[in-house]
Amino acid sequence: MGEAPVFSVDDLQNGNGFRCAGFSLKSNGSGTTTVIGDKIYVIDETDESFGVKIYDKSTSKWVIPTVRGIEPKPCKGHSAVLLNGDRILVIKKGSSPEDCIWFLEVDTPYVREQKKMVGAEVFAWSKGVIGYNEKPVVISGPSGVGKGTLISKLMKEFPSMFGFSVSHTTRAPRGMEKDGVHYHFTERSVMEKDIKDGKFLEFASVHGNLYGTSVEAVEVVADAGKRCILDIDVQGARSVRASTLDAIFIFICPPSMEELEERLRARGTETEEQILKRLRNAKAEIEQGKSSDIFDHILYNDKLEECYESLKKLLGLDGSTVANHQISPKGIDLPADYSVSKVDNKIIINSGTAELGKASKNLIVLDVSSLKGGSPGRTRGLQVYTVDSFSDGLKGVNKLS
Ligand SMILES: Nc1ncnc2c1ncn2[C@@H]1O[C@H](COP(=O)(O)OP(=O)(O)OP(=O)(O)O)[C@@H](O)[C@H]1O
Ligand SMILES: Nc1nc2c(ncn2[C@@H]2O[C@H](COP(=O)(O)O)[C@@H](O)[C@H]2O)c(=O)[nH]1
Repeated sequence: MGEAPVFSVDDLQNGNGFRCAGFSLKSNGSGTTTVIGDKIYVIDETDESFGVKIYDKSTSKWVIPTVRGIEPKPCKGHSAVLLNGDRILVIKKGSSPEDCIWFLEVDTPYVREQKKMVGAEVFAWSKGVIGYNEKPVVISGPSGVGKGTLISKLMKEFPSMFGFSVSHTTRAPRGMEKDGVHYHFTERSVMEKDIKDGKFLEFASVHGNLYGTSVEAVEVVADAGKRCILDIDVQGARSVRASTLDAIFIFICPPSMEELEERLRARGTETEEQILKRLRNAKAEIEQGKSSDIFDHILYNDKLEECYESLKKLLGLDGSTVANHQISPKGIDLPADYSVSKVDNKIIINSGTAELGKASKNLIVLDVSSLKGGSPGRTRGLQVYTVDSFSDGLKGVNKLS
């Protein structure tokens, strides 16, 4: 296992006895190769996109894998470092500080599960995020309990802190609901195809309609530098719990079934038949919400203001604790040109003036020892710091690129 250039990417594009469907031939000549067992992962960039293909040494064949996740935007070259044999760290050159670290997952649990489903090679892109500050919040509870009301209050009081994950649904819009704001209102056939194509983090049939959270819905919130809030049913919460999305799970409970019914009727958005269906489903949801190990917290929404205060307290927004999402830096300011080395779980980015054993003020250290999450969604837990010299702990680094 290791990173070894076995042939130049230009050679590959010049033919070398093969042509790969779907792989652009307009490389900008800055590809990398990473060897994992019998497979060579070639990551190449064109002016339009990143491309990945695999050369399988055991069969002497090229494979174009199925892509999951949103791929990084093209840049001016990259470095690739293999981590734990299951993912490749990609450091993009000439990119903005918040967009320069990506992971190409090649053998993570998510990718293995996708390979089984697709029956072919799969890889997944996941963007790297510094620290743990953006843990998403999953809010669940029966229809009419007040999830939307609580979320609206939170977003109104902290508009720059939270972003709402806009779900897809096949149900019809209500009077004031806007497409793309409250939901992405979608045809069932389109949504089913997107689910098949792996675009959804979770989906469920709820009260007779299809609902789902796309990977993109969660990622656009993270891209805006905000903490993501998901309003989803208990089935969806269970799926997210089983996924790599590291979130806080909160179940909102009504004070009684009578009160829930009253709220649903007073809202006046459903027909009688739909209200009865939602109330029937509520019983099972409350049972599961209270008894399952999906949820970290249960809040009773009796008096709205009291429940809202409890929610803020859980999220560290009542002044008793420092809200951790206010602390961490946004990204990494990379030098224009650099080389990359690896020592244990540390990636050292050197602007080129430092030599091993000699003092330098130009080293950025990327600590990947505590990574969490991954595709679908972001890879969190990157730690970044700078050092003034190659300390003893950093001696003996292997230069990679
Ligand atoms: N604590 C409360 N006391 C009284 N009424 C409330 C309370 N919380 C919310 N409501 C009202 O109950 C109704 C349902 O609330 P809301 O739409 O927020 O529920 P929801 O859980 O988001 O429902 P759904 O899952 O169907 O979207 C609304 O009319 C809202 O104003
Ligand atoms: N599993 C998911 N459930 C979702 C999603 N978006 C909303 N919901 C849940 O559906 C019901 C009904 O919502 P309504 O807007 O029709 O009243 C409610 O419990 C929501 O939490 C989703 O993406 N996935």
